[in-house]
Amino acid sequence: MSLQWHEFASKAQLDTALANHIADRLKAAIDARGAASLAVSGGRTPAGMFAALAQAAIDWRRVNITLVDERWVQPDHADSNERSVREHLLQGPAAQAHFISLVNGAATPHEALTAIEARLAIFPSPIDVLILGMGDDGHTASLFPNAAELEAACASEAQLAAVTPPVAPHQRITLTLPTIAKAREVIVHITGDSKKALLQTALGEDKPVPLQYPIRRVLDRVTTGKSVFWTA
Ligand SMILES: O=C(O)[C@H](O)[C@@H](O)[C@H](O)[C@H](O)COP(=O)(O)O
Repeated sequence: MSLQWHEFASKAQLDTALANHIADRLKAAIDARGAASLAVSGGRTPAGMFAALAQAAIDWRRVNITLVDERWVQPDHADSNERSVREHLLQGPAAQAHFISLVNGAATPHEALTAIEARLAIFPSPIDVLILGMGDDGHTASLFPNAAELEAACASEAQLAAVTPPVAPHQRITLTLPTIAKAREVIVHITGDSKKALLQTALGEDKPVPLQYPIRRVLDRVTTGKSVFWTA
């Protein structure tokens, strides 16, 4: 299935439109299967969309939420993706959703993989809606270019992998590329002209460089619904 681009005149319009799209998909999943699953990314981009989505009038008690990836910090840390989800998404009506954390008290994500995989065993699969961000180096989730664990995380049939980014802070735990690619719908949520240009470069059909960009490797493997929601 081809990649659909959705462009918006402002961040507010993007956040509202993406929140409404996600809510519609979660409601459809609940209607069809009695439950829905959503995996979201961290970083700075999604906070406004989270706040809009949190107000959606759906049966949040039937919605399961987890993260696509997490920094290996405790949930009260300023860099925690879980903290951002709790502060912006698990509020209002969405506070009734079931959130599965990707962190525990282990010293490293490598040590925690088995325990966190066990938590995800109850998470409805395939994931109904999976939201990806993208970094300025073309990373997505915690699939970072030149990370020692990148190839393993792109090939592993396990749900999770531990990654130490070459330059970004914190060790990471991340959904593996095959797990991401199995989602019923993958949405890339990015803003800014530079990220649009980078994504277009990464998706360039005839360039030898695309495979340097994990975002390209992920989108090449997604055979279900895939789209980009973007504003300048
Ligand atoms: O833990 C993370 O950092 C994210 O999951 C990561 O993949 C993020 O989506 C990109 O780095 C974009 O981050 P910004 O939205 O802050 O640009």
